[in-house]
Amino acid sequence: MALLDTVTGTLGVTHICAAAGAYVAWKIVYALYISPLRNVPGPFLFRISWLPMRLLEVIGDEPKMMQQLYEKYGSTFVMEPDKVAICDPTESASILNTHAFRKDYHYEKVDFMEPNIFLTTDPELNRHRRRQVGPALSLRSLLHMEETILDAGARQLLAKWDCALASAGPDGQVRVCYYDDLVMMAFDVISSLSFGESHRSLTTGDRSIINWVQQTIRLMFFQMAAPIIKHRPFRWVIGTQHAHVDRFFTYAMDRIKTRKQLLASGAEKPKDILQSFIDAEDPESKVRMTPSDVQTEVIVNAVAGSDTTSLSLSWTIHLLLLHPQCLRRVTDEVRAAFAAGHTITYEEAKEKLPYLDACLYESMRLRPVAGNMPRIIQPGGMTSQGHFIPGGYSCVVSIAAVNINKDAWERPLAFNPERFIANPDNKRAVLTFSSGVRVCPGRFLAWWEMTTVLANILNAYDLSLPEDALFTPDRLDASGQPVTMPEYHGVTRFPKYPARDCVVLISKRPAAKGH
Ligand code: HEM
Repeated sequence: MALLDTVTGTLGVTHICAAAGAYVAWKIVYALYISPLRNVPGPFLFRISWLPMRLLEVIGDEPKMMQQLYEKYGSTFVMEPDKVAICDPTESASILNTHAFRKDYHYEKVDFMEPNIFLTTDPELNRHRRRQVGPALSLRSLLHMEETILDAGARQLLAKWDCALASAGPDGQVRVCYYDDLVMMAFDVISSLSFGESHRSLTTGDRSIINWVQQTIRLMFFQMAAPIIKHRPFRWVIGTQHAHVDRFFTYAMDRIKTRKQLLASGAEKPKDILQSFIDAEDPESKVRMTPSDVQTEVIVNAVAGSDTTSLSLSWTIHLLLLHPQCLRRVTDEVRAAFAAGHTITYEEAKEKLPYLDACLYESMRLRPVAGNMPRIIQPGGMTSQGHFIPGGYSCVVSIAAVNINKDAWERPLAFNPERFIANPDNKRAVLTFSSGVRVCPGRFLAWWEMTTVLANILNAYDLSLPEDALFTPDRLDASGQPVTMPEYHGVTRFPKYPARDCVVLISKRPAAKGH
């Protein structure tokens, strides 16, 4: 306060206001007449300050706002004084297809992890790491892990819901919060594979490691958004997160040591991601990962591969409940193909359930759980929708906006899985897992898990909305589509009130309809 008094006393409030006014005036003049982005459409306030965008991020409204801005300003618009949003599918692909558009430097602000596949902005390290970890996450490799995926995933979930149904009343129905159960289940799958021991948080209710994962995500994004908190005197703000993260890293390293001891005792090599990462070798350089590389990458897996998968499934169930004709059709498809009590595997589902696949694609198109993908414009710049954007400026590819681009999709806001049956090529236009050189390497595992879980749920249970549900098929928005539950976009896009809006009534599949 004393310093402030001295400064205001010496300069006078008038001088300070005049300086602030001149600064704002300069920002406005620059944005409107000098900036290379002056002719790119976009909201006035976004041109002169990065604050409105940060505010939207804090409010958690980013994906919806990106869609609205796309609808108002078109496929390219200014979102910060030196940043544009790209929503055109072809331009997005040309950005994502090359390492020349590097990942934004914010990712490098994270200091508690070694450089890794996700955070690195260095194309060479990313290529090298993808060559090492890619094979472990391929479809061929997952085939050997199917039992683990089914045990921790679909089978565990069904066992829990069957147990709940054992205490059902005369109507044979119980209420479950599918969001909660899917969060724990997806965490159990990725952890069982990545840490090499059976995780059953869904059954035991033990959330300790989930908590570590969530604190790691939080710390990562705090450090990216506000790097100043890494330094004194702000470090206390993230003290608790650090304690959790330290325990998580110690746990991961312990799991690697335990695995080495197990193999030294002559045991057969387990078939999981942990072992594949320990054995992984870059085919070009023949370099293998060190124990601390493996420790970091299995942690990245848990961070990138749990909430993303469970949220995508939660959105799919929500959208199916709001479109009962689609729910009926997909349930009929599953039950026509499989007998009650059969555990549906991934290969079986891929062969016999095209409509279920289409429902997953459609929900991931409309509710992509990852948001903007930030990149730096390549040296030499690029032309977007006729506007030149200089090299070194920032851009984001907005997954939410590309997925509803009017040039690519007919009736883009409608939930219509049929579009993928009529034209399977449409699947390639869904950007939810990104595309190009940094496309999600975990997408096969995510598909494996989502497909088997959804197929087995629909085979075992009838699903319906409870009477007190706020969001129902007949509550429509201005475009004639059912209003979806409120959401919040933090790192991923999750339901704002899951305990209220992600509740479903389940009952056993009627015996008469079984085989
Ligand atoms: C439905 C589930 C998932 C969705 C929607 C999703 C989406 C994405 C997206 C959009 C990216 C690109 C981010 C960017 O470039 O800025 C990405 C990257 C990544 N994902 Fe996924 N993901 C999912 C599941 C998984 C799973 C299960 C794993 C792990 C097994 C995983 C591991 C990764 C990794 C390591 C990267 C970084 C790749 C790189 O930068 O080269 N993801 N994911």
